[in-house]
Amino acid sequence: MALISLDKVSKIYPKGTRPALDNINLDIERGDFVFLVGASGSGKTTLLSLLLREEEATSGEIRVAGNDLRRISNRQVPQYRRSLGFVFQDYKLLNNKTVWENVAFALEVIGTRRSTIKSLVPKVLDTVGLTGKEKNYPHELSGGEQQRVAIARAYVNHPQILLADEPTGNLDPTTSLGIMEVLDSINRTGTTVVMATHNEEIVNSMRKRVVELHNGKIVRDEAHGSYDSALFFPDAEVEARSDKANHIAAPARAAIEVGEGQSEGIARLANSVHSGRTGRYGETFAPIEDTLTWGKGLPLDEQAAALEETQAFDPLKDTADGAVTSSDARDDSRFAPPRVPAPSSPSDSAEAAGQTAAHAHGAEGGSAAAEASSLVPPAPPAPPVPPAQQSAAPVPPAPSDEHNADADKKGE
Ligand SMILES: Nc1ncnc2c1ncn2[C@@H]1O[C@H](COP(=O)(O)OP(=O)(O)OP(=O)(O)O)[C@@H](O)[C@H]1O
Repeated sequence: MALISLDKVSKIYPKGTRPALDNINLDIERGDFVFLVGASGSGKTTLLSLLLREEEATSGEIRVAGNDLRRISNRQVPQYRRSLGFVFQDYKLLNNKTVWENVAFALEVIGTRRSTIKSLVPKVLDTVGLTGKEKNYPHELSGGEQQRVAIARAYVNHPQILLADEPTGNLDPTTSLGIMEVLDSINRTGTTVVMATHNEEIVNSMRKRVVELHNGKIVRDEAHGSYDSALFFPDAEVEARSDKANHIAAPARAAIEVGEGQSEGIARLANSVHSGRTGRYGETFAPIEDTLTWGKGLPLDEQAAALEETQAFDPLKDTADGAVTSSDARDDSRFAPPRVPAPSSPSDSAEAAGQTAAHAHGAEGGSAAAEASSLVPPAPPAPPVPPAQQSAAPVPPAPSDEHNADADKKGE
């Protein structure tokens, strides 16, 4: 059975003039990487909101990791969300907390022990390339770095599913490439990634599954798809962009025809960014010399070496204050982070552009409590079973030694 399945799902908002989603059928398998594309208003965010159980379907059935979302009570929602991570366009970081505290907070709210937190946080920060930035506050980070914190927070407990709504929406092409490297490497640990995006260049380079929405309906579902925003919406502006989009997509199409491995998508995206074929943003940003450090892709041997390193990791020796218990050591052994290249200082200047946009987009403000309520409490660490062997389990009970908030398990 698919990890995520939607069967004849419709969503009509109270004030909606037409269904935001209209009789959708969609299956997403464990380990998939799916781009949701489509014009503004086509229903991408609504679909993600349904999967998050932020909104409920008006009709139809949605199953996620064995859970029938119609049967999940409001009280059970926080626990359901522990098997999910989510990342937004505007990061939603807690601005009065450091990088370390932002990630740790995601674990604190689900009652994870301090010693486990102390061990997990440095590993996930390493995974997203933020080692050394632990004590920085969000305003002391570039836009790309802020998004890395958000991804670290979403991923710190190795969720089965990562949902991302325009995670590169505020970022320049070079910085977006770094974010895609992180998401791609997370996907290759077995985490299913569903990402809504308008970014044709990313979709056309990565050659992942593409599900295109138009007026709430799925109009296309391709295993190795591309995206041309002009296709369904020919107006003057998108028609003008259309040639450019085709120009970007052509090399990617040619490449996929000869058959390529999973990490080739990142290499193509890097190539596209560094060759200047960076879509409508291309001309604005850093010269190739300044961005070359991003162009290395993510070689599999590097990945394998990182995993070996993780397996050799001894949590009893390797914490700030050394206070890790043997049960923590068990928990930590389940976390096998992928390794991605850290942002280099030359590209920081490019990321700074993203930072400005992020602040303008409302990354600041709001109480910690309000922001916390939108924070995903990550799932307890999953055992490192290969994706094909993992079984879809209904909302798992929180381990009694790890979690102290049981209220949401007690039903209605
Ligand atoms: N809370 C709401 N109440 C009423 N209508 C809504 C609400 N949220 C979304 N809609 C409508 O539902 C439709 C789908 O919106 P949705 O935000 O899912 O689109 P989208 O593809 O994510 O767009 P974008 O790319 O701009 O984020 C739109 O017509 C939108 O106006």
